[in-house]
Amino acid sequence: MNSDIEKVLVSEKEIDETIQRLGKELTQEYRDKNPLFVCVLRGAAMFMMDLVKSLDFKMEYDFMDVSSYGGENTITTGDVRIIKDLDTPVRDRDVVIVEDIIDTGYTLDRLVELFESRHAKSIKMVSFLDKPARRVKHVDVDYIGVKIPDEFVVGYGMDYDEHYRNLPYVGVLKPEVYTTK
Ligand SMILES: O=P(O)(O)OC[C@H]1O[C@H](OP(=O)(O)OP(=O)(O)O)[C@H](O)[C@@H]1O
Ligand SMILES: Nc1nc2[nH]cnc2c(=O)[nH]1
Repeated sequence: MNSDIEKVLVSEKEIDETIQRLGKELTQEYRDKNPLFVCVLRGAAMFMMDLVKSLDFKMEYDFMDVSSYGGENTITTGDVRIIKDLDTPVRDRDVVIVEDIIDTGYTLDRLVELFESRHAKSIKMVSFLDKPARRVKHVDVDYIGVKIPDEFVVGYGMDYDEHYRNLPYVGVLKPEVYTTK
């Protein structure tokens, strides 16, 4: 295990089992709909790639880069900026927004509003992690991987100051990592 990690919250095995379960649920709903999966960069990239490999039906995917956190700041501002937009039109498409984590809910709330304004046929959301304790905006996430307590997590795509995204599990950093930065 990485020496900066205090504890593992979601192991590789649990990640694998979660992907298989979500893949089955999504297949039931979307196998005949040619959905457009929208990956919210950068955190959701690893989850998205694992998730789509568990789906064996006609679908498309695209990427968007939005940001609500900057640098070492781990407090949300509620200001969600679009850094890179989709290349694929969403009009009349069944859209599935793929997130690594829902925390305050600002990001997903803003994206649903955006895709509604672009006349998507339907909009659903899948989030690998859910941190319900910090919710500010009420958002009905249709597919949830794992509920976690109110702790700042890294790994499996998620960063602290752009590091730790490559860890194959989700963990919590040792407190001294923050103080020695
Ligand atoms: O529910 P919210 O409070 O809006 O938080 C969730 C968002 O925060 C993180 O993104 P971040 O802005 O850290 O960018 P990143 O994915 O590039 O790391 C995460 O990937 C979600 O997109
Ligand atoms: N890396 C990371 N990004 C987040 N964005 C919202 N919550 C979190 C979290 O716990 N970890």
